[in-house]
Amino acid sequence: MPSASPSGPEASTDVNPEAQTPYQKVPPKRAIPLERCQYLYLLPDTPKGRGVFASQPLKRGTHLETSPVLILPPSEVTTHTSKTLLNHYTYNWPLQVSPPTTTSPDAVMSRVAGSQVTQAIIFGLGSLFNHSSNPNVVWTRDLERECVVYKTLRDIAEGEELCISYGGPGRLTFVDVDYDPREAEAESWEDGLGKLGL
Ligand SMILES: C[S@@+](CC[C@H](N)C(=O)[O-])C[C@H]1O[C@@H](n2cnc3c(N)ncnc32)[C@H](O)[C@@H]1O
Repeated sequence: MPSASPSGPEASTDVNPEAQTPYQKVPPKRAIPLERCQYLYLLPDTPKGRGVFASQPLKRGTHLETSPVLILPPSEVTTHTSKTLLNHYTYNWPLQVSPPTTTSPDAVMSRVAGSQVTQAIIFGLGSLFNHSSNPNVVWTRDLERECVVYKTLRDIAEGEELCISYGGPGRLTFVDVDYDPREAEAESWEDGLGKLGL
């Protein structure tokens, strides 16, 4: 009886190496490496809900994750996602508008729209990093490749929770369980990779 499993012996004889697409042989130049640190684990029941932790010490600048994003049209944010739980998971994302080719009033409006912000859904681990006013992970938007990159901001101890900054206290939609006003520099750690040389 033929095996129903694609990994069964019958299935493997069907694989013709010559029939592989170029994508299966060598990643094309435009391929985005999906870095994901294997020394991470998820806890389901922290005071912040689920959280991401280090299972071994990590060096400053460790590339933890590259999360692809889904950029939402502003109209969908207004009419749909802003009214759902998903709103607690999306990131601000600058709207990319083509540069104007004329100086007509419409073109001026395009330039204004270019500085507007919409929301993006972050796929992968990125959506599970909790907030801290003293974050140990820095994140940055890769606007061109539509990803968010996460790196450690300092050396991390085994068992430490990995947290990013969602912004200052005024931007939070929940009560920060470990808010410490002495450490509240949160705003400055958003998109700080270049600044930190990471
Ligand atoms: C992007 S999610 C992070 C993952 C979330 N803990 C989960 O279980 O899905 C953001 C939500 O996590 C919780 N959260 C994150 N950081 C927190 C903090 N410092 N204090 C309290 N709750 C926090 C809040 O409920 C917030 O809306």
